[in-house]
Amino acid sequence: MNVPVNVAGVSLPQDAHPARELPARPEALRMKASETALVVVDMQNAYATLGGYLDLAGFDVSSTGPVIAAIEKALVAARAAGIPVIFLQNGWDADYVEAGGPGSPNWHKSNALKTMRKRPELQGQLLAKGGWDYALVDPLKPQPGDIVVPKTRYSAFFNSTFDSTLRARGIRNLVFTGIATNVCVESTLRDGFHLEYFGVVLADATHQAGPAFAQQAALFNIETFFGWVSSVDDFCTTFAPVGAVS
Ligand SMILES: C/C(=C/NC(N)=O)C(=O)O
Repeated sequence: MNVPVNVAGVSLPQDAHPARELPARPEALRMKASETALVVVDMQNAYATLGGYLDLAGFDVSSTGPVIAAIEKALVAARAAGIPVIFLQNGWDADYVEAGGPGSPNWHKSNALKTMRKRPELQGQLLAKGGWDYALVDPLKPQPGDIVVPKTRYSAFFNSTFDSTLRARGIRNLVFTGIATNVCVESTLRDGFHLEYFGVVLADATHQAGPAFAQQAALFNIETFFGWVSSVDDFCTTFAPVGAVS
């Protein structure tokens, strides 16, 4: 990207980042750290912890532990490489105004809202801002310099600051981790594709909502039509400081 060196008398940092080649399917992708963000999608208790929304709605979250560990590893590598980290956080105000009423498809399709209608004792608990379910999981708390973008629908590009946050920083490449591969990760990556972002999923740092075939199908779709699929190890190696021994 061509960043102006001087705007209105203010010097802007010149891009000293060399392009790196990230091994990926269907082919390796050249990208610069300065044009790349690590996106952590909805790593909230709702999606990754027993007793959270997905678990209460009947989805299997028993194997999300390795995904959390993989994301922690990617975060260390991204921060060391100067790659901005963006946490997405999904949910609504405590009165669910942002969720939409019966006039919104979200009211009909959200399994969180449906679960609360079926079990009124849960009303106000699932994905409500300020609550435990909405909170990011403890091992993945944002650090100073990280960016948190709240969102109210599956795709982070709708009614949020996500796109302007990326454009203001000259970000062109989105490296995705998080839950769920087949819902919010894929929705956001697809919308990003249409907005000219290059989307890469680190497959071992993602988890599906639903059966294992949902993960495979999402990765197939992404690899074949919308983006690229890589791994945490390849991401860490690609962006390791030059000269570092892995
Ligand atoms: C099913 C679901 C997925 N969310 C996500 N973060 O992928 C939901 O929010 O209902």
